Amino acid sequence: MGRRSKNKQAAPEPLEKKVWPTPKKLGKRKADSDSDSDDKPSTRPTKKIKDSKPKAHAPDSKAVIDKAKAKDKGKSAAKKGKALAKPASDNDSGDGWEDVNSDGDMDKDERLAPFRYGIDDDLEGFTGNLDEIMDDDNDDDPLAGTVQKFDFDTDQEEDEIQPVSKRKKSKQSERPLKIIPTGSDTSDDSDDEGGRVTMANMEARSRALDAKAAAEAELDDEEFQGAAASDDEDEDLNMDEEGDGDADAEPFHLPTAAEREAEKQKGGPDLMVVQRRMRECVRVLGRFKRLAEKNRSRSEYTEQLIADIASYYGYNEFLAEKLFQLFPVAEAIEFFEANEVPRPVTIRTNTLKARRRDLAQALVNRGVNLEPIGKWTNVGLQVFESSVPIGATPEYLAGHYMLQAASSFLPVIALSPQPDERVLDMASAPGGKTTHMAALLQNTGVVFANDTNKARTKSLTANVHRLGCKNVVVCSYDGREFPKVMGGFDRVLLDAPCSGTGVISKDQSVKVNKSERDFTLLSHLQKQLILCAIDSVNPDSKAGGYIVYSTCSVTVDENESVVDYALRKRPNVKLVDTGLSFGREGYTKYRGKTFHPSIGLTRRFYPHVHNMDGFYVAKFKVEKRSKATKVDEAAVHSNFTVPLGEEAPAEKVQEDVGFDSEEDRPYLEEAKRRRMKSKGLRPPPRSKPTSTTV
Ligand SMILES: C[S@@+](CC[C@H](N)C(=O)[O-])C[C@H]1O[C@@H](n2cnc3c(N)ncnc32)[C@H](O)[C@@H]1O
Repeated sequence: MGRRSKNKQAAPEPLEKKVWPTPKKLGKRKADSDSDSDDKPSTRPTKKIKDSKPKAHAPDSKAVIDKAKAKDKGKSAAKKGKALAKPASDNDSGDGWEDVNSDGDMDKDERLAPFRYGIDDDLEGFTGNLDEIMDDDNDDDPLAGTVQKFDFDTDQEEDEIQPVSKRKKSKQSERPLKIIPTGSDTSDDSDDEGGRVTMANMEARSRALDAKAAAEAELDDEEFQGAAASDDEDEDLNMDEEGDGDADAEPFHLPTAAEREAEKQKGGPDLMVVQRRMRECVRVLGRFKRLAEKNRSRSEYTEQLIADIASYYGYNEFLAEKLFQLFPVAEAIEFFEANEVPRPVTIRTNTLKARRRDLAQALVNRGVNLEPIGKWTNVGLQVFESSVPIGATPEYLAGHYMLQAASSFLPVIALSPQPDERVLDMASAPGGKTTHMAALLQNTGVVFANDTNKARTKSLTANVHRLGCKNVVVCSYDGREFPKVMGGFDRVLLDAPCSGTGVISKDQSVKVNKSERDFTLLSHLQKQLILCAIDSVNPDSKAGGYIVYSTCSVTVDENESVVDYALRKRPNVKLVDTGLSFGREGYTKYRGKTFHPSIGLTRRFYPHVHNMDGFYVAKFKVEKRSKATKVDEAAVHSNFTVPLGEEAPAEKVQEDVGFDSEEDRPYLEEAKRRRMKSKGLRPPPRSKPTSTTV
């Protein structure tokens, strides 16, 4: 028995509704995240349908389903008020099916809550270092070879990406979760899940949070514009009277610089001190005028809070600050908390080989506890518990499904490839989205699945074969060369290499291994790739002419900045609606930058809001190019932004996006240096820096 199987999968654990514990309460809690929660769901074994034999592809799913139905007390189905079984001809209408519910007597919260093993064997988020991005020789083929890679016991890819020993242990792991009150706690519970984020309530809940976040973002932006002036303002909408603190506690004193230094000398603060200080800083920042100490500024509280977040959750301070800035104060804590919780395990039905209901039934018969993900996908299943390794079932081996994070469905849904089209997946390994697109094309047309990393194309090829995709051509070019290789695609997906700040729960190493320089380099690479993606599209395509740009990152540098840059550099593209029914609007203003107003059409997804990996999706329509005129370089390179309400500069010339330009030289040199260093070679000295546009 392998490492993970020994730890029997625990009951799904929801993103719990958080409380304001008093210091007393906190003191009583055990320093064990598993023992802190009163409202944690109980562990219950999955009920199996014993009297139906396991089948790879159940021929008479209706009969089996009826048996399941009889066993099922039907609690959750009754709640939903829908028929338990649909006609076989109804191939997953997308409304979720309720016919394969093997644990009807299990509380819905339990079943809908996230799975403990947040494993995505198709880890598409490239969260390694930049050397790997650039290095074709890097032999890290995590999925190649045996199917054991998908076994929870032997998941090499996960181990490679997330070496436990290398992870910086966050203080979070030593203490109970959820000590900070957050926006969601005080938000209206319009869903029926008591405030918990589940796959099922996520859409409704996120809409409510979105409205609130928009209001808060407005205030946040104002704060940035006039931080000093706003010191007296009470800004955080989430803080109410109840949150005014612990009557029986010592008044909170924000440490001075000298006190902080002394604390550092002593080896850092005590865990309880950090917990309380974070809570107090959030509280004070929420009601600054009333609660702040005299002569202390908002930025002092913020600085202390960021330092404490970094040490408490185990981030480097640079990244802690970068992520903190994305949200209003209380919501930022929610985000950091959510990164400590695994996301649900989800699978995508491969419609080339199976129907969702049949697949679900077959897996239920094997002891898998699952349910449709949500209305927005008719191929996704969320796995709550399993007595078998999900990555090694006969159905898996037969290619009936892909282990894939729910967020990874989104860019493909947005791109919406149509039968007979010619599609390019520019950065495709290990092929989660390629195989999804191949299925949407119903094995017609062609998908060119490209990835610069040859080693990773092995796992891509293996997945393409396993899933029975007959319309895929695998190739390995640097995406920035692609327009020179071939063009004329109806649709292009650029699921770009990124920092992985959306998948921290899966890869904790991101917390410490990303520096400012990494974001600069990544953003630059992404900008080059997006232009090449645009240039690979056939603007005359009948139904197509679309590009989807996506990342599993939440930073603005890698998302809105890249999209804004593309809009400026390619006036023949415009953003269109992603067609996704949920997700927060992309930023049109962020920390003093103003992006093109249409960037509001792009979508952001967050772990704490949508209970899925952090993700970003933008969809472009490519029009025909107009006649070349001179490029307004100054405008393009100022800060890649356009003042609100103004159009992007009338830039008509398609700039050469080759990556050997003067602009790119320092980045390429740096990447080469790092690569040589990692191979134990002596890198050449750095050449003098030239001006940068990033
Ligand atoms: C986010 S992952 C792609 C995941 C994939 N779309 C999926 O769904 O399975 C990013 C990929 O970009 C590849 N990559 C990095 N730099 C690239 C480049 N310049 N051109 C093409 N691919 C690149 C990496 O090797 C990595 O496999």
